[in-house]
Amino acid sequence: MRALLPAEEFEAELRALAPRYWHDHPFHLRLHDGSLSERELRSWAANRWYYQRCIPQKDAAILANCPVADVRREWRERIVWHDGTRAGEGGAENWLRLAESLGLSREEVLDERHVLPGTRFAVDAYVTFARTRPWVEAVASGLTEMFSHGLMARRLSDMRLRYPWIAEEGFTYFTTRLDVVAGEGKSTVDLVVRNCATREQQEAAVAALSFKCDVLRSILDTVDYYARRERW
Ligand SMILES: O=C(O)c1cc(C(=O)O)c2c(n1)C(=O)C(=O)c1cc(C(=O)O)[nH]c1-2
Repeated sequence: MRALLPAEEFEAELRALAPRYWHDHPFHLRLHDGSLSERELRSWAANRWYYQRCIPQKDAAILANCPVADVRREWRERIVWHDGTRAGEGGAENWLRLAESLGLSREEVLDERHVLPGTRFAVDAYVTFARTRPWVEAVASGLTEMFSHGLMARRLSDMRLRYPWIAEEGFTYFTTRLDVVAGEGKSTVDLVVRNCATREQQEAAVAALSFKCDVLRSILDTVDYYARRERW
């Protein structure tokens, strides 16, 4: 049996996946430089909605598979953040407000008519991963949050600058999310490091994060492909 990697080396392997993140996807670069059309922005928001609305189900799958009460106590906060404590509050609601400020009606976002097959395929794979893999791997797959703070901060400032017609209220999702990821996933990294007891588990955690990078890139691949073909 191969030896367990020391914590710092394991963490370094996870962080080494940063170049696979979706920060430099061509669609994101166009989002940042202001060259997306209103229609492309709407397609992005409607497709991301499917990701946003499935995340609480992904987190509920992690809860269902995790036998450790301390972990569940911490993890359930994620579901509360997205769903809120009552209708009309929470991250999902704020995403809908972003979509509305881009010119989409709530109805056409909620009925998912704009969700592309590739988006559905990628996001469903993420939820299935969390349902079927050991909970530590599923937690590790969410570690893309380590890489998200800088991207989100840049997105917020570039969108305000390049698309000045978007009402400030539309950005509440990002302003509130930035606080959540301010710690750049440190506590989640620590949770994964503490709970991987073998080298095989460590490797599976790295593979899980790699898989998640593929999920995110696949969403943008499909949005970008159809946007360029002007299908919608
Ligand atoms: O806007 C982004 O670039 C971005 C990226 C990610 C991510 O890296 O997975 C998440 C989010 N946003 C996000 O808003 C969010 O709620 C979220 C939850 C998760 C997850 O895997 O549990 N990732 C992300």
